[in-house]
Amino acid sequence: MYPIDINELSFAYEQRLILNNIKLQVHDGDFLGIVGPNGSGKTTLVKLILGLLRPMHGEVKLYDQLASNFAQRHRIGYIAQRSASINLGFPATVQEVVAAGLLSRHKLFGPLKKLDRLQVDKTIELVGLSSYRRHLLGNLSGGQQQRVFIARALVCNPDLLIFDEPTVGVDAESVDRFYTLLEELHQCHKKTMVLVSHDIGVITTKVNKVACLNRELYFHGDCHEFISNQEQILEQAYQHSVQVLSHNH
Ligand SMILES: Nc1ncnc2c1ncn2[C@@H]1O[C@H](COP(=O)(O)OP(=O)(O)OP(=O)(O)O)[C@@H](O)[C@H]1O
Repeated sequence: MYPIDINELSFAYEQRLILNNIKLQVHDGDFLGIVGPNGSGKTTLVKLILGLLRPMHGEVKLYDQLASNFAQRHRIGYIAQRSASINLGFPATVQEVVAAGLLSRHKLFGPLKKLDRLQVDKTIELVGLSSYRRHLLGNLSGGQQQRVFIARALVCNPDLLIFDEPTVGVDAESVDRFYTLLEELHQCHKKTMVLVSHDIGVITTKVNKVACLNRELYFHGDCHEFISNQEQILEQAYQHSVQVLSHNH
């Protein structure tokens, strides 16, 4: 049983084919980076994995259940681009935003039980924001806000975390802290993780598996194999030669 099992998946918006015959398995403990040019279907693939869209052909399974009927939502944590995430004028504290991740599990409102409160505080500590517990979300920096959203996704202790361009709009220093947190979640907390990013130079220093997408899957395999062949893979996938910027992360 795989956390994510995609077979013969095709998807079109109206008549436009966006994903063609994708086959991809994510194993327990993988940290998979999905790369591809603008408009290559990365977010569409994430929406299919989350069961928000239905395949035109083929299937997407999460832990052996069809993604569109997946009943154990608490096992999946999803973190989107920061700018798309929330109305920052909403007067909620860090604690309240993180606790909202538990409410969606319990489907109840009202004061948190003591155990839940402890879990909320423990998760806030994990993302390094203990001293900001009672601060309003809108008063935090972009990088801190993004860590709050990670805590909200983590508070149910999900097995699988999916990040879609999580560092867009986040300042450079926070991006470093953010990637350190991701590595910790993968290595110490043994989460299975999927990270969609434009930034091939950074992603290949963090993940252990890479998928290169542009409507079709041009590569899926170990990161070191991708790095050894990346010029050729990217030339095919991007249909022209691209220069990959290297980073010192
Ligand atoms: N709701 C929609 N209706 C019609 N077309 C859409 C819709 N959402 C996305 N598209 C189109 O589908 C294609 C793939 O979009 P998608 O957002 O999946 O790509 P992406 O690889 O995530 O892009 P980016 O890296 O720019 O975020 C794009 O051409 C986009 O314009």
